[in-house]
Amino acid sequence: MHSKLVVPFSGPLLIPRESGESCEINGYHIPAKSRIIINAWPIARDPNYWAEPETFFPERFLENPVGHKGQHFQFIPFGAGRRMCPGASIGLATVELTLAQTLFHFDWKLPAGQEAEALDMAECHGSTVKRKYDLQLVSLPYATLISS
Ligand code: HEM
Repeated sequence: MHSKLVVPFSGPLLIPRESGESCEINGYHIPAKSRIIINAWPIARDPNYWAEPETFFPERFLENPVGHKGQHFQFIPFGAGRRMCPGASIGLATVELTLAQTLFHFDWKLPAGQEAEALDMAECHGSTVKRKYDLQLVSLPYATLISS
């Protein structure tokens, strides 16, 4: 069975803020009451904070005090401060449960002739970030594997 796996995507931009007072950032004067839009996507890929930021290496979060709860500004997938996502816990639980169930019940393989190393991992940017090219997979229910 061929399946299209819809990988969770995230919004790159946080909810707009208004600057309470004027300030200067990198030589740019920001007047008070400016509308500020934080782009969290490049912050999470800033090589000043992350080693090999484009590499899929989830182990980077092991033994790392940086978390997703808005306390570390180099990683703010749920934003930070008073406008931080109130659905973060249920959002994470939903993603984890779905992924765990999907992996528990199915064995996933690439269609014949495709190599994992050759997958194009390009992203598509808009109001959300997602894969540019859909991931086509062959799913084998474990029940079928056991009975065959
Ligand atoms: C993995 C899933 C989710 C991600 C990555 C996510 C991410 C975000 C981000 C980045 C913001 C902007 C925070 C800021 O500007 O500081 C936000 C706001 C918000 N999120 Fe989520 N979210 C997720 C799931 C959910 C769920 C499940 C709900 C509701 C059940 C939810 C409800 C909201 C609401 C109401 C806001 C606006 C908060 C405000 O304006 O004060 N989110 N979310």
